[in-house]
Amino acid sequence: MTGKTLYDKIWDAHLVEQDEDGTCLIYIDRHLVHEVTSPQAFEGLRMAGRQVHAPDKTIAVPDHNVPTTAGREDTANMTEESRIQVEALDRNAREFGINYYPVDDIRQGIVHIIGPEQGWTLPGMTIVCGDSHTATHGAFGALAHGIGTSEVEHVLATQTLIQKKSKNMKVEITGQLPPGVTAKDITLSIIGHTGTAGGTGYVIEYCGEAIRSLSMEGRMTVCNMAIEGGARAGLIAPDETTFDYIKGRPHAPKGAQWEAALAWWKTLYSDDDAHWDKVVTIRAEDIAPVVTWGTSPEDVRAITGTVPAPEEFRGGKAEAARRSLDYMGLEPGTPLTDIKIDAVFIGSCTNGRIEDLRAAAAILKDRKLAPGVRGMVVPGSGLVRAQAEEEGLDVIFKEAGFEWRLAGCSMCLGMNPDQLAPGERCAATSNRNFEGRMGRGGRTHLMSPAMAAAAGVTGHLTDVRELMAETV
Ligand SMILES: CC(C)[C@H](C(=O)O)[C@@H](O)C(=O)O
Ligand code: SF4
Repeated sequence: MTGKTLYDKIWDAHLVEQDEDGTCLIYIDRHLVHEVTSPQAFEGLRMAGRQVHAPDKTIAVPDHNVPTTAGREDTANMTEESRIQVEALDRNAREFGINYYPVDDIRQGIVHIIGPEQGWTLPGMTIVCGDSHTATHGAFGALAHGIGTSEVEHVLATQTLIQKKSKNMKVEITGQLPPGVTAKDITLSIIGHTGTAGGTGYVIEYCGEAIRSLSMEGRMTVCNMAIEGGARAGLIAPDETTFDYIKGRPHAPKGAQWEAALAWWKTLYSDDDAHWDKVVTIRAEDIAPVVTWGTSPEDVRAITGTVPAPEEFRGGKAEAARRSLDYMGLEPGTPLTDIKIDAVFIGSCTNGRIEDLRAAAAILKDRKLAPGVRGMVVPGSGLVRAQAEEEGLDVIFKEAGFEWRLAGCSMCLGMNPDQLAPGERCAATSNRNFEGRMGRGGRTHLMSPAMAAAAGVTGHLTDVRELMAETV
């Protein structure tokens, strides 16, 4: 018998029932809920006269629609659509008795940031949320993925989910990252390499020395974008880094329960003789600081490169590149570092954690935003914000000319007042550069927090290594 992958192990531990055609029922350990994809699900329960099956395993927070400025507790300041969603979540959370972090709670933040922060996210769990970036939680060795609103209702009602098993894919990053290269560069480079469909049908396990060397924050950044590579979920086997991060968090196990959990968590790795349906290997030394030039997360290039020409691509991709370049207002052959920016956005569930803010602040210390460039730093949670203030990072950002905001999804997705104006070009630490995502006509270049900070200082896309050299 061949061994099992980490994915196989978690799957088997949660399998309730399996049909002959491979349709399975799996048990769900944690259900995260936000205001956008849950109102109809709760309404469905209400109409059927049902309760939430496991309110203690259900965690709700408003994040997408909430403004990131003071006074946001007053929903009268929101657009009609946002107000309806935020008020519905508030009512549903209280009525159904689930765990809830309202907007005036310091623990409020982006759902994928507060799950790990509060210790809800633990190794070996199955975690779902009506949100594609649920993959983030895979950084803890949890099987975590997005679900649709009808599935949200199913999980609320039964704490189970109907699923078919995915295939196993291994993405190994060997060796050590060069200076100036971060987790964001890893995850963007993987998508640049495999394409947005490369992971379709698979659960990816990220492994190798470069992944092992990452902090939990970095691992979350990597797993966050598994979905952008087409995968069902991304996973990293838990280790001492994981256990250290979890220990003492509000909802982490304690005492004897901690010991028992730890014993199980230590079995959560892929066996040496496990079967992989697909393997991708990338050398960390070959990864450079990267940026995206187009409107798909696979449009990735090293910052030392140039804007590509559509002719470099084959088939439908050439046409897609032409359209991308047109939308982005870019000419083939332009050095990427010649691209001028208007705005910088530091935040999102990809890069809104304390380490991300530290990395950006390290570049911004004693420097200022280039004239005419606006910048916004949006911590991923109220607690990240408080920690950053304790470390004085807010002062660095403000002195550099950035706005220091309250926690939420903010500009990552234009569902709240934080948006780009038409034609405005932004260096962003988020995960999607789709047309109009940050505001109609807005142009997004994805990159790491350090790279976004560097672009803010010079006013154009910049190789952060040049500013790092100046600092030392
Ligand atoms: C609004 C929500 C359903 C959506 C998602 O599923 O990812 C959002 O979080 C996003 O990042 O586009
Ligand atoms: S920060 Fe962006 S990617 Fe993450 S959940 Fe919010 S909208 Fe989605």
